[in-house]
Amino acid sequence: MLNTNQNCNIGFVGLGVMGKSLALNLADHGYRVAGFDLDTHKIQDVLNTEAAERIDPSAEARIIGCSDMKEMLSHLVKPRVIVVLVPAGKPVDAVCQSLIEAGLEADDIVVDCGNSQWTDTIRREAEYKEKFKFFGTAVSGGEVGARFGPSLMPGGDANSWKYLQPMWEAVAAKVDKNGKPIESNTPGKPVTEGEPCTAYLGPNGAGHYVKMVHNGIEYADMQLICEAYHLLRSLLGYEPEEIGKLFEKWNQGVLNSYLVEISADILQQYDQKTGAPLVDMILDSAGQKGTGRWTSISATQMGVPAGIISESVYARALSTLTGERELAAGKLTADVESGEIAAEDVEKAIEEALYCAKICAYAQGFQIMRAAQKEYDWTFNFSDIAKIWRGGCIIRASFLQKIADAFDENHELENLLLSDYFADAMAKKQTGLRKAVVLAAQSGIPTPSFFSALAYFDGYRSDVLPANLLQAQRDYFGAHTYERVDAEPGQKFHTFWQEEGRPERKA
Ligand SMILES: NC(=O)C1=CN([C@@H]2O[C@H](COP(=O)(O)OP(=O)(O)OC[C@H]3O[C@@H](n4cnc5c(N)ncnc54)[C@H](OP(=O)(O)O)[C@@H]3O)[C@@H](O)[C@H]2O)C=CC1
Ligand SMILES: O=C(CO)[C@H](O)[C@H](O)COP(=O)(O)O
Repeated sequence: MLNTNQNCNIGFVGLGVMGKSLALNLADHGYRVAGFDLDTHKIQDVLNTEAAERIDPSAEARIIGCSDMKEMLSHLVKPRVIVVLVPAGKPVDAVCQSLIEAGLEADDIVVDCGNSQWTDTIRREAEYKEKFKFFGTAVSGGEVGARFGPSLMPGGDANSWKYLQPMWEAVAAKVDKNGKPIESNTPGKPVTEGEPCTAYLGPNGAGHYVKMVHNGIEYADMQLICEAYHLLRSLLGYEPEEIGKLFEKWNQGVLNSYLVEISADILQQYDQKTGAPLVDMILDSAGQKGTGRWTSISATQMGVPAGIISESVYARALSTLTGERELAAGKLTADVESGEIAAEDVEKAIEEALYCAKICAYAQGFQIMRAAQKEYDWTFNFSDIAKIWRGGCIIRASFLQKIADAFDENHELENLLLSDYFADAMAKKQTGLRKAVVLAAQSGIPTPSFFSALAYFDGYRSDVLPANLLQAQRDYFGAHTYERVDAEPGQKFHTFWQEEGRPERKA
């Protein structure tokens, strides 16, 4: 451990997967870091990596390891900036308390870079107001993203943002003028040109909210790719490697994205122990840490239809019922239709289905944020949000540039599906989604997110829905009233269903 002197630009609490990577990223951009972790091995690990990666071994260390928070604070220039990258929830509050005890001051800025729930960020900003400035910055991109350029989603007090902005813009992922990521995964050689994938998103919980929705979309994107894989495997009998190669081809077109790219790679990997495709050796029971579920809950609370995201959360939940599913597989049969289907047609249908369903999932994600800005008094720039997701994050995809263009053309766009570009895409490709859903239904292959995407598309484009009958049902059993198509909007009516002649009166 080094002697104290105030020559570090930024402190880190938590040097695990994300903390270590982001600290090294900052060091590559010329910032000196003082770091602390409860686990001393993690501190030593980041110091060893920094030393090994340092271009000039005789130069001063760019990261300093500290034995406690007090020592860490003593190394930092004022106002001090401390990044917290510990598990979300109670550990974040524990770190905040320890920092106060260690001597944090009112001007100091604590940046929570974890996947915290946005309501916690709002609460913490208010709770610690007198003690220090609590600022949220959600990070996406996993370990590699944090190391070489993540997407950063900052939200909090605007003055703190001015102070943090140069640092965040330096370490964030960069894209070129066409929105394509500029990547360099070489330690010591960071990308310095291009547009940074970060933008101030608003006060208090705005950054963490946007990251939560990013993850909700991530859940949907991943589930849709898995359903495409399942269909190709079950309908056409393709082996994982073959599907991986097909995904590689799809990745050259409109589906170009990080998630399709890694899925292609994963499917071509063989297990070193058994020689079987690795994917076949992995238990089909999906984990989740909560962000997708929070997105679905938030959408439901605000009354936003986000079925694809919710179905993706449920699909993970259903997958964990391993024992029950085995039991059911032996008892419940599917009355399926089989027939000759041309492989080429099926491939085309599934590719189109994936594209259409993906458009619908992103439309739902942006709808959720549209509702949230009203609910929490934020003012989102949806084009900026699409732009900062073009590089660095897990859902990075070529078509985010098209989303940014759509919102640039019309800042008030109510739904992505209404933009000319995406309306046209849905018009041209929806046949594939319809075919894929029919094939899945006929063959008994579960594709909940494809089904949900089609239902959303058809529901959204319907000027008449059976909600009239539903309103009548509500009025029948609960006198909940209804509006009439031939009366002023807002006027409520009730039919006295139990009375003779069933008179209708204004409520
Ligand atoms: N991994 C990923 O791909 C991504 C993670 N995130 C989010 O980033 C955050 C950090 O995740 P990740 O880096 O993966 O987690 P890790 O578990 O790898 O690292 C967290 C580190 O924080 C340490 N820690 C916990 N409590 C304290 C404390 N009170 N004081 C000091 N150190 C502490 C832990 O030590 P110990 O192990 O001893 O408890 C651990 O070393 C989480 O909110 C996560 O959801 C966000 C995007 C992507
Ligand atoms: O935030 C992330 C990526 O953007 C994390 O990887 C997160 O853990 C993913 O969520 P889950 O673990 O629920 O799949």
